[in-house]
Amino acid sequence: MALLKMTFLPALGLLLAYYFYPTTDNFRSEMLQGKRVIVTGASTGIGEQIAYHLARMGAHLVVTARTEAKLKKVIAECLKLGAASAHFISGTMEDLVFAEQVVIKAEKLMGGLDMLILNHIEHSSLDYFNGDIARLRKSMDINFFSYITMTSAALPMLKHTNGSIVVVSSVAGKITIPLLAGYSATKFALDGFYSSLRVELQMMKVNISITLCILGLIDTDNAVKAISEVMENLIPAPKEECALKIIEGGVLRQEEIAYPFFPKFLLWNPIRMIMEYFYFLNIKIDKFNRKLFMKENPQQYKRVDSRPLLVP
Ligand SMILES: NC(=O)C1=CN([C@@H]2O[C@H](COP(=O)(O)OP(=O)(O)OC[C@H]3O[C@@H](n4cnc5c(N)ncnc54)[C@H](OP(=O)(O)O)[C@@H]3O)[C@@H](O)[C@H]2O)C=CC1
Ligand SMILES: CC(C)CCC[C@@H](C)[C@H]1CC[C@H]2[C@@H]3C(=O)C=C4C[C@@H](O)CC[C@]4(C)[C@H]3CC[C@]12C
Repeated sequence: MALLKMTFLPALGLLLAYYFYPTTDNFRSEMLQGKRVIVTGASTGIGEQIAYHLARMGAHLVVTARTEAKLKKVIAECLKLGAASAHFISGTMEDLVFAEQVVIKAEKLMGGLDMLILNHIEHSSLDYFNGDIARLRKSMDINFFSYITMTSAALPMLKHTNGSIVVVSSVAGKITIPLLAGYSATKFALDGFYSSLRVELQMMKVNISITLCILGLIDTDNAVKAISEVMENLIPAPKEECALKIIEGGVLRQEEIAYPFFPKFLLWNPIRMIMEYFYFLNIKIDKFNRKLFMKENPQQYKRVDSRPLLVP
């Protein structure tokens, strides 16, 4: 027992202190000066606040969402706040061709890309799953496949700049939340994809960071309206601070961030960490990479428009 007290408890204390110690002290807003950033879902809510923070920090911005009138107001405000440049591209992320076009147009507008902030979601309300598969597919297109499409289109540029991808997710992408089955599925899918892609990039020695943001309830109009009839006693956290934490996480290249405080506990899943580590140990990276180089069919590793993707 005494041994336990002398070794295990201090070790646990140190581990927890390391895990929960705020690292945002290193963040300086100049880090964003002149950086080229795409923000999706920026016409309102958290995305709009992300755009305003980035504007104050002097970044170049391309913002996107469906509602042109709102986006025009957002970029006007961004220019007032000090953005190096600000453009909007309006359209729906249900259309994956549009999703890819946003990245291609942003490249033309800004001449490259340092950070891709994926934040948009289909408007969702709390309800029982009613068997509507077409609706679920639509949610998957907007909340998941458009993210992957934009990521895939942006990878060559981000590789060039050692850039960052920031994926806005939710507590509902880490724990099950009844009445939100479809939404929750799209957010779990993001964790599965981006947490795997992060390791693949490391294996290929590609220096692109991926930050997954686990958010609890935030005081955006749509969120507050959606939960008003179903949940009580939940105090939403402010979207302005939330937006800043998301940017800080991306700039500091953290793998996961949580906001407000309570979802932090969801980031600590030792069994998952240990199992992922052991799986990783079993991959023969050098052998696999050599095989990749010698593949008879290099087409497989190229994008649709045949620009090389990630072959090191
Ligand atoms: N607020 C909260 O409590 C929580 C939010 N989150 C996450 O934070 C992120 C932002 O949430 P929040 O700010 O509340 O969301 P909002 O509903 O306030 O904003 C959603 C944004 O996405 C855009 N959008 C909606 N549909 C489409 C579409 N089909 N194509 C392109 N853009 C679209 C909207 O603009 P427009 O209608 O003009 O297209 C808007 O700009 C999301 O990823 C969400 O999952 C996570 C946990 C909690
Ligand atoms: C331990 C528990 C107290 C945690 C409960 C957390 C619950 C209440 C939090 C965690 C994630 C939150 C949802 C979310 O991620 C995004 C949206 C989309 C928005 O348009 C409408 C609101 C909605 C559904 C949020 C509703 C509230 C949720 C379920």
